[in-house]
Amino acid sequence: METLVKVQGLTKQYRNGRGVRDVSFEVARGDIFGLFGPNGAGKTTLLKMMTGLCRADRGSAILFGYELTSEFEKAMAQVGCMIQTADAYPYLSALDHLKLAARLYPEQPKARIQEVLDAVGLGAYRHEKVKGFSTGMKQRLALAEALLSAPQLVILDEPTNGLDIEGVVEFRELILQLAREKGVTFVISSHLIDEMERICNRIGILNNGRLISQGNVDELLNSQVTLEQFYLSQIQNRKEKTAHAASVR
Ligand SMILES: Nc1ncnc2c1ncn2[C@@H]1O[C@H](COP(=O)(O)OP(=O)(O)OP(=O)(O)O)[C@@H](O)[C@H]1O
Repeated sequence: METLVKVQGLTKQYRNGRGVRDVSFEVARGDIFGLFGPNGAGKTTLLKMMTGLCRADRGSAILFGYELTSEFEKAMAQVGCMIQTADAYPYLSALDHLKLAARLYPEQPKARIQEVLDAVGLGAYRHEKVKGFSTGMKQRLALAEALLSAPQLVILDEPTNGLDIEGVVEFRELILQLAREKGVTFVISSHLIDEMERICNRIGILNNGRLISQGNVDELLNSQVTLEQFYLSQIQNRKEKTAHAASVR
């Protein structure tokens, strides 16, 4: 299977000492790769380093065979992302937002805008101003922007944040549909482990800035264990190892 993402030893330490340390993983074409971790685990920092939104202290991200920092445009040519989306312009309509964003992709046909609006379920609301949108509709608009360039790889940071149950279910269906019907590969971060279990085929677990476990969801679990139980057992293991290391020092 073709490797679309190769993250090697990515490290970023903020001045306060927190951040992400020595994270490595790979994502193959067709994967829905979930980066799971509690608040502050380092998910956003990692995704920002993978998309050039912040500079790594060490390590590299290779997308579609191109090293991100030295061949940025080639590496990002087929990537769409939604990372800590800034608030949309309240007085612009959904359509106008996408028209603005579409100026970055002159190679895309005009019809692409309506296509992505329909794909995210905003077709009927295209002329409405964003100030009247719910959180879920704003998330959908951000996803529509990420999809504008018809990317093969889509990177989403906490896409279901702030959504109600229906919104979460609809978003999940949308992602699964894009993966199934358009062959889109996803990297998705979330702190909602049940959601990750439902949607992802592969998962990496971040804790305190480190990737403590990764693999196929099916392989990480056996029939009795949920991903939540697996995560808690991993955390317990780490605590025991740390306590043991401290006691023999
Ligand atoms: N600009 C910054 N300056 C200093 N520390 C930061 C900065 N950004 C993030 N951090 C710290 O780095 C760690 C990782 O943060 P990050 O936002 O990447 O985590 P996260 O897993 O995305 O968290 P959340 O789920 O809460 O969004 C946290 O401890 C956070 O406080």
